[in-house]
Amino acid sequence: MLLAIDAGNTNVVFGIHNGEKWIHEWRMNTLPVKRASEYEMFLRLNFLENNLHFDDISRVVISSVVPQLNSVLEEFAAASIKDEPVFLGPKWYDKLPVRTQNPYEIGTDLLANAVAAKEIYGGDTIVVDFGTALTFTVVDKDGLILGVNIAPGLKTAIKALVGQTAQLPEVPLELPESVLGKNTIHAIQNGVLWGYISMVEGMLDRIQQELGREMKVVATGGLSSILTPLHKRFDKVDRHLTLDGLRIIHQLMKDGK
Ligand SMILES: Nc1ncnc2c1ncn2[C@@H]1O[C@H](COP(=O)(O)OP(=O)(O)O)[C@@H](O)[C@H]1O
Ligand SMILES: CC(C)(COP(=O)(O)O)[C@@H](O)C(=O)NCCC(=O)O
Ligand SMILES: [K+]
Repeated sequence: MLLAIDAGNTNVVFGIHNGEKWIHEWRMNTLPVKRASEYEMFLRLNFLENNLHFDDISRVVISSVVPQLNSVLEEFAAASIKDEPVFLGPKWYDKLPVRTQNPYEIGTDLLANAVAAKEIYGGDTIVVDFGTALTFTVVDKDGLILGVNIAPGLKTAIKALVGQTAQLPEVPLELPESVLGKNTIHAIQNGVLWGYISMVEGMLDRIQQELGREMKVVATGGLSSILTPLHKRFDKVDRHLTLDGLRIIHQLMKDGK
């Protein structure tokens, strides 16, 4: 079985793949930064509950976009799992089925998204990842990453708004019926949620206009299901896209391709 770890700015996701499908997905808050033993404890408990053993894990792949976690995750993997992990970083990039113009900048989660977009969806795809950041990763049919866009994620935008104002409250991520806000909560929900719907629609149009062709659109990330009016613009909402990218990368690395 494969353990894939996707460390994002909000969640560290642990996925277990049995060769056919993802059989478990567990999330732990990224912050406060944990010790290696806390990751081990967390996984041990989840393994125990599901009748799994660390010995069942024969392969490990890790992506982290939070540098403070890197050494801790490495330490955890070395102590708990037999296999030498593939820790995604520039040294692996020339073996990947995607090419990036800026290997030392692009987040490894975006790279994993691009690999999954190329290998699962055949490229010519825009991946929209609704995480801490809202990102658009554009990959063509040959695996060239044509560009990336990064905006504040939905919750990040609301937090910034609430944090910088005296009177605005945190609001649930629910879309009001009318786009005309009649109270403060609806006003914020409309401004952020309908605003983000328009941003995503506009970005998708603009990207495709500049490319002069239609692209497939695949959504992923923790908040990919919130903006339901966007779903008609998505060919797929694929919650496992980043994990699948990591799984494919591990397979390619170990096959020596
Ligand atoms: N399974 C889930 N259901 C609902 N919301 C989720 C789920 N997973 C994550 N979220 C929310 O989505 C947001 C982004 O999460 P995630 O995509 O894991 O971010 P990151 O990759 O930046 O760590 C978080 O604020 C989190 O609260
Ligand atoms: C853009 C990101 C913050 C997204 O992180 P996430 O929302 O998944 O936590 C991350 O991929 C990152 O830090 N990237 C480095 C800059 C770049 O991708 O160009
Ligand atoms: K992510």
